[in-house]
Amino acid sequence: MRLVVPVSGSDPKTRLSSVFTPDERREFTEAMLADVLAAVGAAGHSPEVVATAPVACDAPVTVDDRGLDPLVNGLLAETDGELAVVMADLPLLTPPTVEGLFEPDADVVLAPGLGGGTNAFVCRHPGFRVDYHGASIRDHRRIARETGATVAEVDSRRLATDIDEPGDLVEVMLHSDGAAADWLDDAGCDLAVDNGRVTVERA
Ligand SMILES: Nc1nc2c(ncn2[C@@H]2O[C@H](COP(=O)(O)OP(=O)(O)OP(=O)(O)O)[C@@H](O)[C@H]2O)c(=O)[nH]1
Ligand SMILES: C[C@H](OP(=O)(O)O)C(=O)O
Repeated sequence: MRLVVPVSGSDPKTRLSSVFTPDERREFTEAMLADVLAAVGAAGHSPEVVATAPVACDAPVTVDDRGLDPLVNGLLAETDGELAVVMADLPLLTPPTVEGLFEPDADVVLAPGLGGGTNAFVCRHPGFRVDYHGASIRDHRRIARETGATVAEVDSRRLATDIDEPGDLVEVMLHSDGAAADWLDDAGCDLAVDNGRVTVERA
């Protein structure tokens, strides 16, 4: 079984530009990646990182500047047997959450992200291909069914919580104590309540 974590290394997390500088977005990306690799490793897997630019992490890194679709479709085409792809922006992951991704006995196991994305998948069928962005979970269900694959979905809040926008930072501070949470703490971020809603404010 092969498990790949794709990472946008050069200008990541642009949707966090209103709160973090470009260097901070790279640092925060590496912190989230560390949390993902720790969970995946503790679940017994040996992850490979494929990044658009060099990233510092505790796993082998291949630099590959292809966009997400050509990259992952290339991996699907070249990998014999099972391939798992787990995104790098899932700092709430825990080892049992990762194990849950491998439990369903289906050709394609999809982990939906909040807002319509696909945060992880396991593929055990030679015909499956990806089409990320937009409501990709819907596209991936359709593509998997069209190839004749059996499909299962993982119902996990931790797998579903990808950190894309400033409002998502609350989830890291509330539900994680890993590298990303530490990084936010060091950056002066703190929880606040605004109009009854929990938010993250920066000192
Ligand atoms: N290797 C590789 N990884 C990518 C690429 N685009 C996105 N990723 C990774 O795929 C996952 C989901 O992508 P996004 O949520 O769009 O992350 P992002 O591109 O850093 O963020 P935005 O700039 O805000 O869209 C994250 O782990 C990214 O690091 C790419 O072109 N190549
Ligand atoms: C790559 C993309 O990520 P999102 O923009 O949903 O975070 C997707 O999962 O289709």
